Amino acid sequence: MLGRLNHVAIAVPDIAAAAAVYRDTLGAEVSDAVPQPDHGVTTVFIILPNTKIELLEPLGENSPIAKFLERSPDGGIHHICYEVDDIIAARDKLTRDGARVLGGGEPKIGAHGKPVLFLHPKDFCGTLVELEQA
Ligand SMILES: CC[C@H](C(=O)O)C(=O)SCCNC(=O)CCNC(=O)[C@H](O)C(C)(C)COP(=O)(O)OP(=O)(O)OC[C@H]1O[C@@H](n2cnc3c(N)ncnc32)[C@H](O)[C@@H]1OP(=O)(O)O
Ligand SMILES: [Co+2]
Repeated sequence: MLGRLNHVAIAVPDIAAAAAVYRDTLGAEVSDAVPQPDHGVTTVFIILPNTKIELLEPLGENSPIAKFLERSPDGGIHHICYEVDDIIAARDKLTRDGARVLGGGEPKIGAHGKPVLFLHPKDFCGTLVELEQA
């Protein structure tokens, strides 16, 4: 089922400061900040030779990452995103296997314009997993 590692996401309290650390201190290629109101975050992508880092800052009142940052005020690794060939088939298999698919189970369009789903961290080794249609 799992394809490439699409990105590793880091939740941060200040996305401009985090982007500057990656750009200026680590010398990385950093995208502009993009508000994603449908997901309650603002994103910045750091392009690496073999994958991407996604910086996330809360956006709006009900951001799904707000409580995460209350627990970890400096920020921290938030989720990992794997690509799958068929996100509906993957969802249906995972549901059959008893995994919890978040957000009601219907994919949303993610930061790359592709359908994405999230799987509950308690079912996957304490790690929030995002699936993105390849
Ligand atoms: C623009 C889209 C972009 C893309 O790549 O395309 C994105 O990635 S958008 C990213 C932001 N969106 C999401 O994260 C959506 C899915 N996430 C959620 O629905 C919530 O974050 C949820 C339900 C995973 C956790 O929400 P919350 O922290 O408010 O709930 P709880 O406090 O009840 O947490 C339950 C339980 O899970 C533990 N937890 C929470 N977040 C994480 C995490 N990131 N990694 C690991 N574990 C996590 C939390 O500590 C609780 O554990 P407990 O032992 O019960 O205390
Ligand atoms: Co993501």
